[in-house]
Amino acid sequence: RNGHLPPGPSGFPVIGNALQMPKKNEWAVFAQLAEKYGDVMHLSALGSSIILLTSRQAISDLLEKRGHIYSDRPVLPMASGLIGYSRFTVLAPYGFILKESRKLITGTINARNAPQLQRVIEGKVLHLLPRLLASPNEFRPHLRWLVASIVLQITHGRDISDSSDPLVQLAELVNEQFSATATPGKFLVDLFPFLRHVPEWFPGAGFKAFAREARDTIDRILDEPYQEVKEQMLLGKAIPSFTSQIIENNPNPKPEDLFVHKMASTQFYLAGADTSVSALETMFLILALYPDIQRKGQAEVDAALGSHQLPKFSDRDSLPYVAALVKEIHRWKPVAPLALPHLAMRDDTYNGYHIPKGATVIANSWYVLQATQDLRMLRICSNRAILHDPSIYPDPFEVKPERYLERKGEDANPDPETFSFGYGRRICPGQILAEDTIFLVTATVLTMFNVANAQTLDGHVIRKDEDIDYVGGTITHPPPFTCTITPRSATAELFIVTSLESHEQC
Ligand code: HEM
Repeated sequence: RNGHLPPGPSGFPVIGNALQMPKKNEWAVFAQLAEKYGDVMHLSALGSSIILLTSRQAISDLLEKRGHIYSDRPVLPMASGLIGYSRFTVLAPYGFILKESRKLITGTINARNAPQLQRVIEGKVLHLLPRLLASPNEFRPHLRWLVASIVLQITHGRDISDSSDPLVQLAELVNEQFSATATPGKFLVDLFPFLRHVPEWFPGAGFKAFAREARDTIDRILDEPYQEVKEQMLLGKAIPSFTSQIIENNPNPKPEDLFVHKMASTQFYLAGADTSVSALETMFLILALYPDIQRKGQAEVDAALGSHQLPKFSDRDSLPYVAALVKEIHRWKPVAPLALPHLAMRDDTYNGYHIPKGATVIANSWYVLQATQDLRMLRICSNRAILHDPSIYPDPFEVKPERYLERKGEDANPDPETFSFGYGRRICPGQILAEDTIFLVTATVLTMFNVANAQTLDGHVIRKDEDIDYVGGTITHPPPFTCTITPRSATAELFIVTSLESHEQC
């Protein structure tokens, strides 16, 4: 091989660094390690190499410029193998399923189709308003409903009245089972893959029963919604959708194509729902914690729209502050701080270091979004990096939409959406849909509501200067919190009620 492995903390024989892997705030712990070992770091776990990338340069050089090498996904014994999630785009190896499903998804989510998708978003956001008005404490379930109803309208032409819809329930079950498998250390078979050969009745082999149940759920989500659309089409009642379009274009697909068609149509929800909800929760948290930002956003929508109007996508150019706030949502608390792991498909050499074939390659997006290019400037105190580099994101722990409006120089405050949606050939194919949804919800909430008083469920008032530990593994969420959401005026309240009525009459 050419060169040495990149530097990294020394581990134990055989198990390597497996026991040193952080269980929470991995992105901050990895950033701390990078201060010592540099922006290309090596860890190992049970004989497998893990390469951690902690700078814009290294991420771009490897995951983007050398995408032909770094576009595979690691195989997780439980998730990919026993359950079969590797048949879904997100975990698919670099090959047929990945390419075909991405082609189908980006055939729908693209700039040309944006106006059509935006009409769906505008219609659904209108229905969010009375829900927030009637039961503001339920804002988190309302956000779940909103995202589900946008996505399933697009993919299956399905009008979701509430989250008890059987398809939403089924998709949520898939997501729940998937998250359980993504929890490090939850299943021993991930550490000792030979356990996959143990029979289900064997004591301690409960993971096998879990895998069987998860496989059944996958079979159901692949089949049931697809068949329903097909039946609706036969009855002439189908609402045009991603799935109906695929069926129309391919009435007699080959089995391998049929699988990809069914899978791609579920992938929007499975990859897009929890992620979009997380970003929207962060939006509410920011509005509650930063009244001055809320006021500036409200002043902008009021000036652009006048009273008695709801924002539309056609207003985007006149709402630069709101657009900048959306960027801060992605930067301040990225939904996927470590993106998703990529895998090196062959041996490579970078900056004199050897990167072995089969190494899992992790990009620390959190670090890039929070930090400076100069690793020596990173100081971590209790999981909180205190950084200061005026050329990148000054005051990185502060929410400051202005940073994008007052950009000085190419390198200052780069668009965080370049990092928060992942990299290279695995970059998120749902980005346009996600960004549009978050933009319109943010602008609409600013137009109609005041948000304040964020509290954890045990009544602790959240302050903007405290560490807010996000929860979850790959996809993170703010800790469950409440906030007050009240109409900005009696006129706004009346407007919400009447605008929905008049929309429904149209
Ligand atoms: C705020 C919302 C979202 C965020 C922050 C987000 C972020 C990400 C990230 C970081 C990745 C991993 C990229 C990589 O491996 O480098 C990803 C992958 C993916 N996302 Fe999103 N996403 C969001 C919404 C959506 C939506 C609405 C869809 C709907 C189609 C979607 C579909 C996917 C799919 C299918 C993949 C797997 C791509 C692959 O493995 O090639 N995402 N997303």
